[in-house]
Amino acid sequence: MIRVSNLTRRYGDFVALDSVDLAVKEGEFVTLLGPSGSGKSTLLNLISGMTQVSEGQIEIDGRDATHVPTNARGLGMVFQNYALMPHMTVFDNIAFPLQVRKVAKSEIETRVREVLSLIQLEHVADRKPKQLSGGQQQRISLARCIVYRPPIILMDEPLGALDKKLREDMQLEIKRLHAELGVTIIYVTHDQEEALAMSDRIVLMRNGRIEQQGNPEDLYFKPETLFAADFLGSSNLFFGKIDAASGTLVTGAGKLPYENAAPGAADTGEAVLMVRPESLSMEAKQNWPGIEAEVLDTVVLGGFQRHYLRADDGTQLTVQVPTSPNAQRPERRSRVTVSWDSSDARLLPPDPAFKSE
Ligand SMILES: Nc1ncnc2c1ncn2[C@@H]1O[C@H](COP(=O)(O)OP(=O)(O)OP(=O)(O)O)[C@@H](O)[C@H]1O
Repeated sequence: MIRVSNLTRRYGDFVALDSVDLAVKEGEFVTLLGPSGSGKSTLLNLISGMTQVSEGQIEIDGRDATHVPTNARGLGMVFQNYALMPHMTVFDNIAFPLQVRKVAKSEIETRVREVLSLIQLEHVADRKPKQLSGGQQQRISLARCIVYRPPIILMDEPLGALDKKLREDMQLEIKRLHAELGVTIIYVTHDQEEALAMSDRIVLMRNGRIEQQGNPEDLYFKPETLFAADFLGSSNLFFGKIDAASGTLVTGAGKLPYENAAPGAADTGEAVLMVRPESLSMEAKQNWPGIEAEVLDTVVLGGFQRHYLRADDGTQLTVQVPTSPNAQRPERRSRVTVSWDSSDARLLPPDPAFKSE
């Protein structure tokens, strides 16, 4: 549905987007995820035509759209500021894009009622935007976009202004609309939980390039770089040297077995072993002795307890375990042994941006 090739955008000497290739299939929900300044909005704005390409090509629905004006690209767009027209009712706001397209009056009536029911806001049709909550306004701006049935919708941090609970409700709402309408969505966020919750595919960006892409499970469980492991979720990192003969990483915390390695990770002398907090346990495992550590602190996060530990070599560790109403907390400063199934750990190549302490 959309294919960008070698897409580059420069501002003077600064490269905001650097030779990016990306293909999005019809009906797919693709999220551009990454830290501030990584080029997410630049890529989205190039696809929309609001920013001009420095180099490369954009194809939409099989046609070269590189130099086609925004309004002729057949895209719907939803942004963080809802940009509803304050003096018009909700109904008229949603009807507006259809009036512009000269749709017949009776059909406008039907289609506006249809999308109002889809977003479950029929009862506010006659209100003005300022008589709505932030979440309702965001839904209306979504309705105003889907009412003319664009086959592709671009969304740039559309839920950024909403509080956590409302944002989670709206994530489900957008996911439901995506499934019901079969529309192709490209979505920008810097919120990893949002990306994991919503996407068919996550495109992780770093410094104007794609660091890694894949479905949420792949990105979370099979990161290929330290940057990806660090950006999605929390991780415990052990820095060391590979001992290929024994299949272990020699670290300050001991010789740690690895089974599962990112491409290229086991090729060089240095590597990093990554284990998610929920894969660590404070129960003894067979086969290897585990790591001795001291409990620094424990926090309760609803259904989970998080233990912050320090291994004897100084490595900081985080263990996350499910909790229950009568769960015991370990004593602060008590000594514990931490271990994990070696198949849950992942060997990653070193990266100068991430150093051991
Ligand atoms: N008009 C511009 N002139 C100069 N530099 C720009 C311009 N627009 C964007 N940039 C730079 O390009 C880089 C990428 O910006 P972009 O907005 O794509 O990042 P982003 O990943 O969307 O970040 P955020 O999450 O903060 O919106 C940034 O370093 C930004 O400062």
